[in-house]
Amino acid sequence: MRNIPGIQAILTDPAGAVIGLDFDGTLSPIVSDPASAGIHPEAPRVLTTLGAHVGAVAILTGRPAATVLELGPGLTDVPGLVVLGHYGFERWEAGRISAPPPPPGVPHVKAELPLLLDSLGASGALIEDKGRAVAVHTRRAPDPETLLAALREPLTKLAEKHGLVVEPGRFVLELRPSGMDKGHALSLFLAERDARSVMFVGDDLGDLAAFDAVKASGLPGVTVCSGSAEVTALADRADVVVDGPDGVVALLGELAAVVSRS
Ligand SMILES: O=P(O)(O)OC[C@H]1O[C@H](O[C@H]2O[C@H](CO)[C@@H](O)[C@H](O)[C@H]2O)[C@H](O)[C@@H](O)[C@@H]1O
Repeated sequence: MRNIPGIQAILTDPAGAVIGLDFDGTLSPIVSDPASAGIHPEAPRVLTTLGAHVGAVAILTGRPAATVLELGPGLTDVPGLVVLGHYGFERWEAGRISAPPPPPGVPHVKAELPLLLDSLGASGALIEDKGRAVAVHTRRAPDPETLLAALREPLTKLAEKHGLVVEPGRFVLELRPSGMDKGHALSLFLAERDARSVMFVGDDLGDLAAFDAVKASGLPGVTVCSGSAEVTALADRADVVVDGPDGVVALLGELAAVVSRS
């Protein structure tokens, strides 16, 4: 196992470790159509081994929990897996989903969005209806960065009008309810599990809050960035940077091999 600061606590006491993982860009390679994403083929096997030996494996994602399970066949076999969807508003565990009532602003945003995008000439934008939130993607537009920048202000106004906030990500602006983020979700989960160590792996801006939560927990821990050319903010803050989902799965595989021998 490579020598990473903070990992020793996980290796010597795996039963006390929480392994937190983002989904898109971390366990699932980035593709241009969100509906066509899929988990890295080796990830379910590696996570199944890890799940049998660590305190908990949790996926913290901006996706609905059910979508992650659809895009990640085999995940339901991971022992004790918890999926915290919608940035932690939603929880899947042992086949059951729990969530608060849907935010009232979302249906209004869904209704107004097509006309707004039309009026802005944003025909290259893709609307992703996530049930409790709506994401607007620009990855498939001819100039994704320019369109993303042009949409930020009007989408922020639309979100505010309906009591929502804008969550920026990799060529995406998501209109979602406030009051939860991956940092808060991870902190609650660490407390619930009496964690004695923690690893969090992410790739995008929404994962920065989870990095902060690792540091704020005071636990021995490791923050891992699934590196990409698209987002650099995480790499600057991570204890270790690996090469995208291939690198994540390789690192988790090393960890799984060591803890399964102990
Ligand atoms: O918290 P995550 O699990 O990382 O989810 C964040 C968003 O991921 C998805 O969008 C991203 O991945 C797409 C598929 O590879 C890609 O096309 C898009 O450009 C990325 O932003 C997902 O569609 C969003 O709903 C999630 O919030």
